[in-house]
Amino acid sequence: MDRNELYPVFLKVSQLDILIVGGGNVALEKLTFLLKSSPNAKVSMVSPMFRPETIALAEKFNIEMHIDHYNSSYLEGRHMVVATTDNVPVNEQVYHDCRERTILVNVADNPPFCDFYMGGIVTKGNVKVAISTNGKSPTTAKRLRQFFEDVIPDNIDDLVKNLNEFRKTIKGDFEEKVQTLNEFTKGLVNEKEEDEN
Ligand SMILES: C[C@@]1(CC(=O)O)c2cc3[nH]c(cc4nc(cc5[nH]c(cc(n2)[C@H]1CCC(=O)O)[C@@](C)(CC(=O)O)[C@@H]5CCC(=O)O)C(CC(=O)O)=C4CCC(=O)O)c(CCC(=O)O)c3CC(=O)O
Ligand SMILES: NC(=O)C1=CN([C@@H]2O[C@H](COP(=O)(O)OP(=O)(O)OC[C@H]3O[C@@H](n4cnc5c(N)ncnc54)[C@H](O)[C@@H]3O)[C@@H](O)[C@H]2O)C=CC1
Repeated sequence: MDRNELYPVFLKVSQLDILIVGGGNVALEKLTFLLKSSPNAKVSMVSPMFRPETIALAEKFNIEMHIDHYNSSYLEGRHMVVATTDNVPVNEQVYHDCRERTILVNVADNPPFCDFYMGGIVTKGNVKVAISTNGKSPTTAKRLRQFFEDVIPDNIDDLVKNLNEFRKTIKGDFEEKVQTLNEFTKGLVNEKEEDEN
């Protein structure tokens, strides 16, 4: 069986500078999910043409729109770039320019030209679950996202908040705290999984 070897991280995108190249349907899709998960994401876009739906969303979230063809000067100060144009050589140029500058890059419809993939995302209060199919089936990622949105209870955040409060009241060194928290929560998982804490 293949194995997904991607390493997920949870980025503070309000503190990072993200550029989206292109302003069409794919740009809109990527921007929609980015802002749905992270409404304060710091994003700029560059494109000679923006679709009306893209403009509407970008304006709502104060996203900077540069009406221009891409050139590498737009990469200055960026941490991450997503290329979504309908011009393959432009997308590939973005990829190479980013690699040269060690900026993380995603060419949305071209997995070999991605340092990272966007995932399916479920958010319930402080809890967030990210889903990847290793780039093999975005539709499956979407369906799994919908499934988990349904089955993860809305009050999962109460558990997180209560345990956070409880954690503050526990005395002792780090190891004792870990032990107390694990003891307190072991009923949440099956007996046979207990060894893994
Ligand atoms: C590799 C990756 C790179 C990246 O974009 O980061 C990628 C690539 C491609 N997407 C394509 C198409 C579609 N993408 C979606 C939807 C989503 N795609 C997302 C992520 C990713 N898409 C990354 C892998 C994630 C993973 O590891 O699983 C999601 C999860 C997150 C997001 O977009 O933010 C979001 C769901 C969000 C949600 O609903 O929760 C749908 C479904 C739909 O719209 O109904 C379709 C149409 C149906 C289909 O083709 O499956 C194509 C084919 C293009 C072509 O046909 O030419 C490629 C290129 C290829 O596969 O070669
Ligand atoms: N729409 C979709 O759901 C899917 C699209 N694709 C592919 O993804 C690509 C993009 O598709 P769409 O977003 O639908 O196209 P689109 O036509 O809606 O958007 C393309 C965008 O790229 C911009 N662009 C073109 N040259 C540029 C440059 N030099 N610098 C900056 N921006 C530039 C255009 O101004 C436009 O905003 C296409 O190659 C398409 O075949 C693949 C799968 C699904």
